[in-house]
Amino acid sequence: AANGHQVRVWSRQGSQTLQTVLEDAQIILSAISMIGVRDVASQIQSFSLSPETIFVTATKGLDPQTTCTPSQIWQTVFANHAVVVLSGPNLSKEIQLELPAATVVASNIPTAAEVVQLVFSSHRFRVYTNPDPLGVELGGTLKNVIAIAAGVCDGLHLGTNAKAALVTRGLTEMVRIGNDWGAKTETFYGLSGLGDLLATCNSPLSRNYQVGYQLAGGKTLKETLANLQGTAEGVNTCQVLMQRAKQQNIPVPITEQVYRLLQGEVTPRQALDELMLRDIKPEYNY
Ligand SMILES: NC(=O)C1=CN([C@@H]2O[C@H](COP(=O)(O)OP(=O)(O)OC[C@H]3O[C@@H](n4cnc5c(N)ncnc54)[C@H](OP(=O)(O)O)[C@@H]3O)[C@@H](O)[C@H]2O)C=CC1
Ligand SMILES: O=C(CO)COP(=O)(O)O
Repeated sequence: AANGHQVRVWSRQGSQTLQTVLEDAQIILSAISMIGVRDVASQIQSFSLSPETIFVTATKGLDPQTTCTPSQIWQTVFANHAVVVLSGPNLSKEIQLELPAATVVASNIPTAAEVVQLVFSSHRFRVYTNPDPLGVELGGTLKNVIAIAAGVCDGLHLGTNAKAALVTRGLTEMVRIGNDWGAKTETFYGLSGLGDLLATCNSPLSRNYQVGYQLAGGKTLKETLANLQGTAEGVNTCQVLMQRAKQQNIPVPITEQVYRLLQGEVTPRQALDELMLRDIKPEYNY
């Protein structure tokens, strides 16, 4: 809107129908939480859209049934449309305050990513393009699980060394999973990977971080989620990730401990001990 574009917003709480809001839209940006993506995509499927309409997805989650990413869902439903992933260290409360931020837009159709870059770039929002949509999307999604662990780390007052170790090894885990999925390693070292990891692992504005922090303070998951403003996608992502890591035989020790903590199988302290007492090994298997 700040760039002079006409912007219409839809939510199921609003009075306008989805079809009215999307009429003649050149770009459709979805920031629906993961749980609603498939439903909303299939509603839109029955509307007549221009073949030029570009879909942009900002959702950071994984489909529990299929393990698909949100952009894979949009692309399956709208096979002939360009789909662009928008992801980065973009805590919405800060963006609302017009604090400076950067993000990444990625698509298999580079010209579509460039259109979206132009439309969303402003003096307060710096938008980079990237040719690896899967890596960009997985960066934003996988970091949510590590952000839960970072919240636990801070909630237990484990110190700066512990946090640095956790985030760094968390990134290694994200790269491992991402590579197996087909994403590029370097994408995870960019804004949508390391960038978003740093933002969410260090900010109480992150709902995923809040989940970990409150669990460390002795709250149950149920209590934590009941008090949370908005969605903590990492809770569901963690389950999907564990499933996939087991299937593919990928070692994900931090994700595994977050999973066990969310299931109530371990306390935060037990999860910490499990991580610290693992077999010693080289940092990388070159
Ligand atoms: N908040 C942030 O800083 C950022 C969030 N994201 C990602 O964006 C997504 C949304 O986050 P956020 O806005 O914070 O989450 P919220 O929980 O605040 O909002 C989620 C939105 O999704 C809507 N929704 C959920 N299910 C459905 C459905 N079946 N049909 C229609 N609408 C539905 C909700 O509608 P209703 O209000 O009617 O329930 C609500 O408007 C998440 O994947 C998140 O990871 C990405 C970057 C930054
Ligand atoms: O992804 C985010 C910022 O980039 C928002 O993080 P949370 O979903 O944990 O609040």
